[in-house]
This record gives sequence, C-alpha cells and structure tokens, in this order.
Amino acid sequence: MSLKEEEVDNDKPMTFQDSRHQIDNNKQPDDKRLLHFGDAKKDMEVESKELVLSLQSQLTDSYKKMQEMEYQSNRLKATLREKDDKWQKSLSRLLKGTQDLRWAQLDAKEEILRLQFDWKDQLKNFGEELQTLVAAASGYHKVLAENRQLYNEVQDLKGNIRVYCRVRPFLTKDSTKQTTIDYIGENGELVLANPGKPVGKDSRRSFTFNRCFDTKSLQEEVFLDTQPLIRSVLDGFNVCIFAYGQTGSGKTFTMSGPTNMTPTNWGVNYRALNDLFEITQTRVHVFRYEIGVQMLEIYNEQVRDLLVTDGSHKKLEIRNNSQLNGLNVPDANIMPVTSTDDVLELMKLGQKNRAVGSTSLNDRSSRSHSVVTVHVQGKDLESGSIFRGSLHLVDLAGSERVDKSEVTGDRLKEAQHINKSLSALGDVISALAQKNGHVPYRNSKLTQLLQDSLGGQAKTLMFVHISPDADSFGETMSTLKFAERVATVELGAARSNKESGEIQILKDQVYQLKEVVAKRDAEIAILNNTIKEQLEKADNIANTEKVKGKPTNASKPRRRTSNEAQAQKGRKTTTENGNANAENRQSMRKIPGDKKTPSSLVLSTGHDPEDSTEHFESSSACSPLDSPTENKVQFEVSEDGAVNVFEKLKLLKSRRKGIGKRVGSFDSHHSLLEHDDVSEYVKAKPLNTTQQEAGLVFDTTTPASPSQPERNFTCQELNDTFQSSGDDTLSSFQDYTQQLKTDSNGRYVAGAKKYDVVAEMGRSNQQSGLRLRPPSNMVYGQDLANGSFETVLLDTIGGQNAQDTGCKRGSFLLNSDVGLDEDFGDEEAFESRGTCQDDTASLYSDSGMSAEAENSGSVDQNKKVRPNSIRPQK
Ligand SMILES: Nc1ncnc2c1ncn2[C@@H]1O[C@H](COP(=O)(O)OP(=O)(O)OP(=O)(O)O)[C@@H](O)[C@H]1O
Repeated sequence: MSLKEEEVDNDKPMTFQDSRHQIDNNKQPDDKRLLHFGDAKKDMEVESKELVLSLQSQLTDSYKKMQEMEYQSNRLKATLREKDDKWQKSLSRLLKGTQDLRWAQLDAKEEILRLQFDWKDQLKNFGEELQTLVAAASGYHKVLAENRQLYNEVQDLKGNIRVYCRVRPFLTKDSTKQTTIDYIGENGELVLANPGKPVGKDSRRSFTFNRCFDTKSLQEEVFLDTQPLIRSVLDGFNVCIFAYGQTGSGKTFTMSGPTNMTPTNWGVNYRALNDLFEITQTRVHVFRYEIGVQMLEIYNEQVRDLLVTDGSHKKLEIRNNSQLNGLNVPDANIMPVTSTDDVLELMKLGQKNRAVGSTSLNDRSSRSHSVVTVHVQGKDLESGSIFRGSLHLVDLAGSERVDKSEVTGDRLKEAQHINKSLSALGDVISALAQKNGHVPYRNSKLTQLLQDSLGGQAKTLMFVHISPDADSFGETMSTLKFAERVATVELGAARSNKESGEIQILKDQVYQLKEVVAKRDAEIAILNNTIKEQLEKADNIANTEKVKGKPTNASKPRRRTSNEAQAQKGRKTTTENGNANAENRQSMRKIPGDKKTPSSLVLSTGHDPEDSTEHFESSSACSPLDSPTENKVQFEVSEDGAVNVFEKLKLLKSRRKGIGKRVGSFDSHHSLLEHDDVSEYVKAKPLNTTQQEAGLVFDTTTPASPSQPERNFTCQELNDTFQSSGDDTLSSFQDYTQQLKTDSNGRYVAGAKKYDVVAEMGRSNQQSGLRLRPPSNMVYGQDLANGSFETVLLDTIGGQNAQDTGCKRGSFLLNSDVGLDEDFGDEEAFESRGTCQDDTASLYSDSGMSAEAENSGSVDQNKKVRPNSIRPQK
C-alpha cells in the first residue's frame, strides 16, 4: 500500500510506534526498491557507459566520417570551383566569342547589306548594260541577218554558186588525232592550220564561205540553211546541191545520212523531199504539184539508172537543153512519189543498185557519183500557168588522189574515172569563174549532167566536206581551194521555169511535131543516101567518059563561082525541109582539110520568101556515138503575122531589146582550146558602102595564102589592153604586133584589106579591147549570099593555123537591120559540138530562138546551113 493510501485509511491519529512501524514497514520495500534501483542504476550506468562509449565511438566515427566527408566535400568543392572557374572562363570566352561573333555577324550583316546594296546597284547597272547589250546584240544580229539577206540577194542576183563548208567530227578511231581546224566563225570563216609547220604567218590559211558548219552541227541545222533554196523548186527554179570532198569526209552523211538512219539524222535528200511534200500539202488549193524522182549513177564514165528493178545496166544518154519535159536523161526511170515513204523505198532501191567498192581509205567508200533528181511540175490552178523545177542532189565520189588510195586494177580504173570527171568539173568551174567563152562541159558525163545547173539559170550550192585530221591536211587544203574557186563563179540570176498554160500546150505540140520531124528526117537521110549513091555512080560514069575524051579543067579542083553557089543555094532552098537537111548534117560533120580555103562560120536564114509558113528548125548534129538522135523542131512563123523568117526576126527584135549584134560564138575541137586560155573572137566593121547597104558587118575576105593572111586590125587600144592586162602572152604579143604594119589611121595592115577590129570576147579581166594571140591570128570574113550575117574566125593556136590544128573558133553576127536582137549573151548557151568534131554549133536564146552555125571548109557548104530554128524546149 502506498503512503497515500495509508494516509487515507488512517484518519485516526497515529502513534509513534505505528509511525515507526509504518515507517519500518515502508522502509523495507523501499530498501528493496532502492536496492533494485541501485542495481538498475548500476546496470543503467553500465548501459549508459556502454551507450556513451558506443555513442562516443559512433560520434568519433561520425566525426571521422564527417571529417572525411568534409574533406571530400572540400575536394569536390575545389574541383567544382576549379571547374566552375574553367567553365566561367570558357563561358566568358564563349561569351566573348559569341560577342565577337555577334559583332562579326553584325559587321557581316552590315557588309552583306552594303554588298547587297552595291550588288543591287551593280545589278541594276548590269541590267541596264545588259539591256543595252541585248539591244545592241539584237541590232547586231538584225544587221547580221539583214547583211546576210542582202548578201544572199546579191548572190541571187549575181547567181553565185553558194558554198557551204562542213567539217566532219573525228571518228572514234581517230579521236586522239591532231586537228587542222583552227577556227570556225559565224560568218563562214574557217582557218586551217598546218600541223607540220611551226606557228607563224604561213602556218595558217583562212577561207570564207557562205556558211561553215562545225563538227557539232546537226543535220537539221544544215538542212535549215538550204531549205529556202530547195523550196524555190516549187516555184519553178532549178536547184542543184552537190557534195564535194575527199573520201570519208561526210558527203553521204550530209546528203543521205548515216547507215543507221532515223528521221533525226536524215540527210538533205530526205528532208528536202519531206519538206516539198509538206509544202505541196499546204498549197493544195492553189497549185497542183506532181513530183517525180530519178536516181542516177555515173560510174566509170557511164550513166546508169539506179531505179531499175531488173538489174539491167543500160547505158544512158545525157541530153542537155533538148528535152521538152526538162529531163536531161530521158531514158532513166522517173518514179512518181507522193510521200516520204515512197522516197525511202526508192532510195533503198537506189542504194542497193549503187556501185560500192572498197578502198583502203574508207570501206564504205562509194566509187561513183550519185545523182538524185527531183522533178517538180506545178500548175497554178487559177491561171493555168505551169511551173517546172528540178532539184539535183549530187553525192560526188571522193576527191582524193589515186596514189593515196593504193588501189590497183578495177579500183584504179574507177579512181581514174572519178579523178578525170572531178578535174573536168574543176575545168568547168575555172572556165565559168573566168567567164571564158568556152566552157568544157562535154569533157565528162558529170559536167554534162550538171551543165544546166552549172551554166544555166539554176541556183547551185556546193557542200564542201573536210576531215579535221592532220593526215588529211593536203587534201583538205586542195578541197578548200577548189571550193574557194567555186564560190567565185557567177551563174547569173536564176530564172523560174514558168510558162503560161497556152505556152505549155504549144510546147507539147512542138514536142510532138519534133518527134514527127525526127522520123521524117530519118527517112530523108535514107533517101538522101540513095540519091548520093546514084549521083556518085553518075559522076563516076561521067568521069570515066571524060578520061576517055579530051582533058578539061573539071578534073582540077576548083572553087565554085558565086553564081554557082547561088544556084546551089537555090536548089537547097527548094528542098529546104527535104534532102538538103540531111545533106547539111553530113557536111556539118566534115572537118575542113584544105588550108587554102578559109574556115568560116556561117549563118544563113535559109528561108524561102515565098513560103509564108517558114520552118524554124534545130538540129543536133553530133557524131552518132555521142548523140544518135537528131532533134528537130518546127515552128510556124505565121502565127503572129510574120510571113517569113525575116519578119519573125524583126518581130522578135521589136519585142525584146537585146544587147547587141553579136549573138554568139563557138569553137570546135575545144580539147585544144580549153588548154589555151585565149578566148577572143574578133568582129569587124563594115568596110564598104555596098556591104553596109546590104547590111553586112564584115567584108568577104580570103587571105592570099595561109602563111600570109590578111591582118587588118585597128586599135592602138589593142596593144594598150594587152599591156594593161598583165597577161603572160604580152611579150609575145608585142613581138607579134611589131611585125604588123599600121596605116595612117592606125589600122593594122597585112594585105590588101583593112579591118577594124571592133570588139572581142575574152576573159573576164578584159572587158574591152581585143586580145590576140600570136603568132597566127587570122581574121576571116565571109559574105553570105543573102547578106544577113557575117562571120569571123580567129585562129588562136600558137604557130599553127586553123586547119593545121583542127581548132576553129568563131563568132557570128546577125545583121542589125534584120538581126535577131535577142539576148544570146552567154557563150555557154552556144552549144558547141566540138567533141564530136563536126564543126557545127547551135545557139539558143532565152525566148526559145536558136540559130545553128557551121564551120565548114568551103563557101558553098556554108549555104547549106539552116540555122533558124526554135530551141527544142524542155
Ligand atoms: N557530221 C558527221 N557527224 C557524224 N559522223 C559523220 C559526219 N560526217 C561523216 N560522218 C561519218 O564519217 C564516216 C564517213 O562519212 P561518209 O560515208 O558520209 O563519207 P563520204 O565523204 O560520203 O565518203 P565516200 O567518198 O566514200 O562516199 C561515216 O561513218 C559517217 O557516218
């Protein structure tokens, strides 16, 4: 019990005992408790001590840890501080950098802005300058285009042969080779560099053509430039495009295209036809066109048809100016075409038939000239007039030298033929360029075939091809020089073959009549031969009888008197369209052999005044080999009121203002003349009044002897001309003229007669005055019975006279009163028959008139000539 409880239970007063007792009682548990407490205290003390110890140890540990941590933390702190420092530093650096960058950015921005501003300024200036430049450039191009157009127009007017040059790219196998092409300019300039020579003055040669296509030029570009020319075929022009160049230089590529052809790389041939078809379609309501194609090949100087399907190799004849329908090779197949597909088919056939050989230069090398001719006939549906144009597309054989090809046998023969025909082409070009009186077209089939295009009123373009490689330098140079010469040729303005519907109908009739007359002429020739045989028999009988009887003068050769000649003429006139015709041709082929008889060129109207329907006739009197068929045309003069030839001529003269009295010239045997660049003929003034009254222009003269011919030349100028011409014949001419005497009037006198030489025909550099070539210049005049014409012959071959060399050259005039004042200006219009040695020639005027002349050995034969005819129309 607790003290409190005892207090509560002992409300009665307690004795000491009690209290003592109670205290003792109380004291006992307390002691126990005290003891217990002491123990507990002791335990607690131990425990406390232990706890203290443990706490102390923990504290120590903690302290240690704390210290360690502090250390660590300090280290960390230090590291961090360090890092912080670093970071701070780099940050500040970065900041600085950023700042710098920012400044730099600002600077840059400022700079950019400034630059932008400048640029804008400059751009603005550039823009302005550019605009000025563009304006200037467009002006320049405009001027260039205008210049080009003007140049082309001038060329059209002059009729220059256009020359385009094309440079073939290196073929893959040649790609490492050195090029010879130094420069190709926009305006057709080309500079050729000689790789073998050090750079210097002589190592380069420049050429200028109408256009120069570099190695990158596309087929389309090449065609585009020729397109207008080609299109003019549809307006009735004749166009000729020919490709020239050494083997492998790209002629076939330009004209046809590569072997694996697609429309993109089609050559000129396909594009041209394609274009023509397209245009005909657009004009379908205005014109009706018919297009036909011929493909020919000239192989070993033989013309062959490439459009044969039966494999035949018929040799074909070329007939210039003689065919009504414009076909120069009338016997070759002409295939009508209406689409490009037709053309492709034909070309395939042509290619198949074409002779292709192989040489060391080019495996695909074509050893023949190929000529695709496109004939176009158009009809103006409104007016009925007819256009007739032709387009020759000529791929020439390679122009390289034979020795380079290393060929033998057949290949050599082919190459020689090619070279011959190309050199004939060169000769023709030279003659044309020098405006020579005589152009040797007949020296090769190629030049014969191209005659109308080279010397006629055609538009002609030559593509000259060159290879760029150094090995070909020599060939390239000679090719370009040739092309340069070609570019100088002036053909005269091209003319369209347009005819009114009526003329066309008349022409057709004429053509038919011509055929009838040709048949009749053949019959006459047979009859004539029979008569001749009969006459010869009769002569033989008469001679036999004379030999038996007394001798007479008849056995000696003698010249006929003029009366006899007149009588002869009369006889001929009465049989004008009969026997005389054939006989004339016989005599035409005769080569004069008697030196004493002057060769004379004669023209005679051969008309019969009684006959109101005078016949005009043209004849081709070549040797049978060259021209087996004789062509004749008859023409009714009376249709326009003319009752005879003179009337007709007068009429023509009044209609056309011609250029003068001289209407033509000719030479025969030009194989000699063409190497002799003398091309002069002489005309003389009338020398006496009677002759003048008779309308003669020239005196009748027979030289006393061939060794002392009459030489009566005027003109001090003659000498002067010679001196100023710088001709290489000058010194010899002076020698010659020194031998001549002159009279008080300054005329040259070399016999009883005097002549005033009043004109000459010569080379282009001699516009006036007379050129004579020593030492045997002879001037002959021939008085014709009817007085209509006069002739002159000037023999020009050094040291020999006409008969000696067989070379005759002449000109003829028509009387100014009745003469044919037509424009017979071009000498080449005078068709010489020289190669066939028949001494006859024909001259055609533009309006279709023609005259035929004979260079015969005697006066009497002259009268057989029947020159007045109309030209056989195409
Ligand atoms: N402009 C060109 N671009 C690309 N290749 C061309 C070009 N011109 C020619 N060639 C190639 O050059 C080679 C010879 O060309 P091409 O046959 O046309 O010469 P060519 O002068 O007609 O020869 P050939 O005288 O033998 O007829 C051909 O392989 C042809 O494809």
